[in-house]
Amino acid sequence: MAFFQKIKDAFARNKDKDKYLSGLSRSKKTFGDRLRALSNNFHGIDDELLEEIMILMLESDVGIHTAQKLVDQFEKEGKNIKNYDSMEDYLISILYDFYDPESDPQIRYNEDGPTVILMVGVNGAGKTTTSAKLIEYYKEQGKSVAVAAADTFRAGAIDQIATWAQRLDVPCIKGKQGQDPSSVLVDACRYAKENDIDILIADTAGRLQNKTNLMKELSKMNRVCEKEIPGAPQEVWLVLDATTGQNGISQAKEFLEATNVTGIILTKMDGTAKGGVVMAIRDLLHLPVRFLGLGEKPADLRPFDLNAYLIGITKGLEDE
Ligand SMILES: Nc1nc2c(ncn2[C@@H]2O[C@H](COP(=O)(O)OP(=O)(O)OP(=O)(O)O)[C@@H](O)[C@H]2O)c(=O)[nH]1
Repeated sequence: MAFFQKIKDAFARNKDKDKYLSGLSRSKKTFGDRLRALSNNFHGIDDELLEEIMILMLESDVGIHTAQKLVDQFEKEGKNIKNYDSMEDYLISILYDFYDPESDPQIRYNEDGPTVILMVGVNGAGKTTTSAKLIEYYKEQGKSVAVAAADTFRAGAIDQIATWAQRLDVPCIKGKQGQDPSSVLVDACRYAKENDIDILIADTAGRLQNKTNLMKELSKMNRVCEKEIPGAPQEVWLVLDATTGQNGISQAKEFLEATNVTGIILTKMDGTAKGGVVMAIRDLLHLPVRFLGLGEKPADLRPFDLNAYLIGITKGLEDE
């Protein structure tokens, strides 16, 4: 069976089909539609085609380093491919194998108490909105959720997350602007233990200007969480704005130096043609993409599904 058919069958079971496809439509225009245009003049995998594919990847923000690896792989095994459809199918399989979803660890949930998820990322990446989306996501799953307003640095951040918490009807543990965020976290962890909270989402400050301070602050947050709840934070998710493409990768590297990030959430995927950044994240950061932000509303977050993503950026489900 053709590779695309396989991932399409897997995708058919995804209840978020429409959301994924519409959210990735810009990325599809840059990558999939332009790839398809190559079918008009296809005569095998030659230098001209390799160059076109390289350009497509660069324009989708795969990044030069990762794009080169993918094109090399594609060239190595694809010599005997003589028709366009097989070439397209083969390229999608290369992207799939490169991401290799089976190698992702499962999200760590605490079996014996609250699971603490620390949200990190620069200001404006969509951290607060994503925290709200996660509240909605876990509530939908029947979990009890609370949020810690641990961004005590940015004016307005506490109110912003508190407003979301109120709207989504979950408790928000907050301090005052300028307060040590770790003390807010301690209060939030205690609250979570005492009130049988399943998921505690901690919205932290997004400072990058001073890496030493960031490191200190994040390691303190990690320490106090662990002291209150063994193994916490179970997850540290770095929120990256997909529209920033390769710049997001440099930002991410700084956060990775400062703390033990366990996964990436890519926001604003609906607003960008730079969907290829997923491949760069995998290649350069070696981290799982956990969720995609596909809109501004609390319901617009989806767990990352490689099949859905590849279909979304390449062919969509045109024949349906
Ligand atoms: N289209 C779209 N917009 C998004 C998405 N995620 C966030 N946004 C928007 O991006 C803007 C910034 O989001 P915030 O959540 O305020 O950013 P932030 O990272 O929390 O900022 P700080 O609190 O300063 O760290 C807001 O206008 C959000 O509505 C998304 O997935 N899609």
